[in-house]
Amino acid sequence: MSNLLNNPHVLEKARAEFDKLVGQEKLVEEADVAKLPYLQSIISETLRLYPAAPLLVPHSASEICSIEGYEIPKDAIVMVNAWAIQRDPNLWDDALSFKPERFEEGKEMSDQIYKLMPFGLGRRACPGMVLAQHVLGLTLGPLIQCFEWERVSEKKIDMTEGQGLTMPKVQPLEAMCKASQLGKKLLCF
Ligand code: HEM
Repeated sequence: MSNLLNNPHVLEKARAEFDKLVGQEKLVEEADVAKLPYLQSIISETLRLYPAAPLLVPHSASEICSIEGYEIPKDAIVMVNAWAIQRDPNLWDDALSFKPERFEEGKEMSDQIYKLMPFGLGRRACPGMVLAQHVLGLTLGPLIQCFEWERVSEKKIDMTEGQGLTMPKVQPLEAMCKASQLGKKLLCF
């Protein structure tokens, strides 16, 4: 929501996608989520810039191996800095900007699938990834459909990241909302 409030054109585009593909009569359902490419792009772009587990989970080398010329001893703990990789200007155009469009029609993903890793990669990647993506869509979707959102002031939402394994925001989000047409209908306002 913070990213959407800082980028109202993205919020508008997401709302237009809901109107077109889900309609103005019902809330988004599980079966709809996979058919909403822009919503999926918003989720990917949010997890790119703000991965819930920025260093993933510690891994251990089960045998001696080499990564980029560095010899890794057996049993060494290996941490992957997904946060840095997902913001690396050598890998991403305009790396620090919130631009869901970069994922449209697989633009970024077709050539280098290994640079977006909010759920890890490979054999130990998160088995809950698909469930999580559906739940994120089903949570964010109705917030976009049922409410019109605004920042509490002209100032952009402060996105400063705090300390902790899951990188919480330093300033909790404050925002204003009022029920949309669909919200009034479904929430009985
Ligand atoms: C937005 C939500 C979620 C995020 C960002 C996330 C992210 C991650 C990450 C980064 C890892 C470590 C991958 C690695 O180090 O390579 C992981 C592992 C794991 N996740 Fe998730 N996860 C999410 C939701 C879930 C859900 C909903 C479930 C279960 C229903 C789940 C179950 C697991 C399990 C069991 C592992 C350990 C896998 C293993 O070690 O083999 N996660 N997750």
